[in-house]
Amino acid sequence: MSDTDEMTINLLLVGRTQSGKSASGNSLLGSFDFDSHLSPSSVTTCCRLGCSCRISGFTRRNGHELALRVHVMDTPGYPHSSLSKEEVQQAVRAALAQHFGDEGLHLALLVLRADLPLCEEESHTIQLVQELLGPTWKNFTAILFTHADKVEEAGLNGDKYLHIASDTLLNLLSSIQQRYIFVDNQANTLQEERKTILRKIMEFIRQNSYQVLLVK
Ligand SMILES: Nc1nc2c(ncn2[C@@H]2O[C@H](COP(=O)(O)OP(=O)(O)OP(=O)(O)O)[C@@H](O)[C@H]2O)c(=O)[nH]1
Repeated sequence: MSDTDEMTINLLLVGRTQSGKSASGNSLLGSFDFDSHLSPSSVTTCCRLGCSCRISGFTRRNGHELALRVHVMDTPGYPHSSLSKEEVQQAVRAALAQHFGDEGLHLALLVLRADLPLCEEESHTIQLVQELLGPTWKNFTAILFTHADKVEEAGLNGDKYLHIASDTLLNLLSSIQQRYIFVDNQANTLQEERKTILRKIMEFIRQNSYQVLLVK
């Protein structure tokens, strides 16, 4: 956080291939910076940083109104269709050091498809997050459930969805203090919806006392 009337938050997207990381990045930034499309193999092969415009009057701190700037790092999925775990890990570490090395990371968003059950693949992704972020990973991780439109089509809302969720998912949510957000990246995301998602993210960051993680 700087002394100016602006705050920048640094976010990292991680998730298995085709979970909707790039689409979520675009929703968060209100742009089409990241290449996002359906594919039988991994689309994203290297890390990319996207930066939002200044969002005025977004939040307040110490009685002052602050504008917000969002930095989002998109990453290759893991498990990936052509990169090994070491290659993905190395690429993400290097990108974190390059782009968030001085300011640190506010929050990693573990991107999970809400329309699919958790399986072996996600356990590998979670392992990767733990290894990347280190022992305090639980304080710096939130889940971004994509495909919220499919959940709605199935007649469920967030509460009903979690009521029938697996113990594995409930335990994961409990370990990260119930930090989760449902997003529908297919919707022509209205500015207001985008702000609702960003407000939730800001709340998670505030609850963590605006701490940042310096990834070595
Ligand atoms: N219905 C629906 N489709 C989505 C949503 N989010 C992403 N998708 C679709 O899922 C597919 C994969 O999305 P991407 O954003 O490319 O996913 P990714 O995780 O970046 O993919 P890789 O780079 O291959 O790892 C695309 O066809 C998206 O349009 C969502 O919330 N709802």
